[in-house]
Amino acid sequence: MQLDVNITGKSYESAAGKRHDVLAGVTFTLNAGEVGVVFGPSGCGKSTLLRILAGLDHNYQGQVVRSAGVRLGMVFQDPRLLPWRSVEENVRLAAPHVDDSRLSTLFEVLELSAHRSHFPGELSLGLARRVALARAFAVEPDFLILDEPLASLDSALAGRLRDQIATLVASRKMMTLLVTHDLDDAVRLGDRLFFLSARPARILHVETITTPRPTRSEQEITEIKTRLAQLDLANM
Ligand SMILES: Nc1ncnc2c1ncn2[C@@H]1O[C@H](COP(=O)(O)OP(=O)(O)OP(=O)(O)O)[C@@H](O)[C@H]1O
Repeated sequence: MQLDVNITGKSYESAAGKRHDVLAGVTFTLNAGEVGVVFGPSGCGKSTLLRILAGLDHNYQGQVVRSAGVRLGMVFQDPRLLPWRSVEENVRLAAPHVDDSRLSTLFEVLELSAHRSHFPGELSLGLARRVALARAFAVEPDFLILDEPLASLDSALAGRLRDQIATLVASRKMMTLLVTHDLDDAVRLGDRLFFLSARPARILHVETITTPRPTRSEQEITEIKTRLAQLDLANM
């Protein structure tokens, strides 16, 4: 299973007919078992890129090739749960074939067991994000897309959720692509980090981390972050 991305251009047209270039050159491959992280300034086109990779937007120049029959799991910044369905029903509707023990394990890892019968309106943003994650994992995806899953959570909550995501990602051999604004999250969760320029986005730098995620030491994480900060990518 592999994803081959070679996007040479993507633009939107305003109501007045003016062209707005968003992506300029984004080329990379991602293999099963790898976590790719997309890192770039606000508004540079990260969500646009994810929508193209998810197959939700076909209006771009270039090519995106992925193996046939790939099952996609997607978590958006806004959890997008059905408000009139319980937590458990939200997950089961997306994954009707999920078995009970898998569902219980997912709820346990994500600390949702006590919330199975709650409705989305009763949940905090952090809990709702975890339900969206449970829903994405319940479909047993081959390709998981996470659009800033830790945004707007306080740091203790974000840290816990990051660890839960790491546990779930390690439990299945799939391709994962994550967008984040946080270098620490990127270095802890990712295997390959794609640094994008300001809009129209092109890849400025790819950082490959060879040490397996669970065995990365705090020292190595600090060293990588220091080296990346010295590249001065914001001014490239
Ligand atoms: N449907 C659309 N029509 C027109 N312009 C759009 C559309 N969607 C996004 N844009 C514009 O494209 C640019 C990139 O948007 P996008 O949401 O992909 O960036 P982003 O990097 O994900 O932003 P952020 O970091 O703030 O989440 C922005 O200037 C945005 O206003």
